[in-house]
Amino acid sequence: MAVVFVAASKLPTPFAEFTMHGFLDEETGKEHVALTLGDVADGEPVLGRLHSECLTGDALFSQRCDCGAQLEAALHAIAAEGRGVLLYLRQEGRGIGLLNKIRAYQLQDGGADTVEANEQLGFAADLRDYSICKPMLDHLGIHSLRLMTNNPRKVNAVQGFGVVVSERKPLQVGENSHNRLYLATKANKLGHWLGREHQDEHHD
Ligand SMILES: Nc1nc2c(ncn2[C@@H]2O[C@H](COP(=O)(O)OP(=O)(O)OP(=O)(O)O)[C@@H](O)[C@H]2O)c(=O)[nH]1
Ligand SMILES: [Zn+2]
Repeated sequence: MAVVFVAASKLPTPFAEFTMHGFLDEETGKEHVALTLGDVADGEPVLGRLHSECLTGDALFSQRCDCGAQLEAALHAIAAEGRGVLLYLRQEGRGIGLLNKIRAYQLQDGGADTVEANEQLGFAADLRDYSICKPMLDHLGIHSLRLMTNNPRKVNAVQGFGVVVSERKPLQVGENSHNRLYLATKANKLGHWLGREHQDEHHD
């Protein structure tokens, strides 16, 4: 896997002052980022989030999805613990890219759900490849995660490349009138653990 570390710097945010580590995937040219807080290389399981890029949700306040709220909640939780990692992965639109995601949204505006829209465009429902995380986590000295996600495929992928998931922490935030159907489709068609029965009582 040709994902190489390039440089690190401080990244002050409203949540905490993180360290930002930049990586280059030499195969795809994609630039990925890891934010860390505290000593993540001490061998203890690390509170972590593998966050897939969503320009619309993370930066443009879109309410079509829950990504922005999840990003904020994850950084908040890491700051509250004083230790953790967030990998910001440039896999926009579950791997189909921004422009195809806009095409998919156009189909959804016409009645398709998130999975049907991808299929109508000739893509599988989820094209993400999480193996890029392994060299990033190795570089950071992280071998065990307390993973914040509602996505069973993400847990399987992490375990599949040899990083322990010592705990799975729900990240159910940001539901609104615009994304209710989207969230229901994720639960019904993509197998996400969403709904009251999956909520964590101690969730931040
Ligand atoms: N193709 C497509 N991608 C979308 C759509 N809505 C959000 N995304 C992308 O989906 C990715 C986020 O994935 P989600 O399925 O929402 O959540 P997840 O990361 O699998 O699971 P969590 O860890 O629980 O958040 C981001 O890359 C978004 O850009 C959509 O309608 N179509
Ligand atoms: Zn999103």
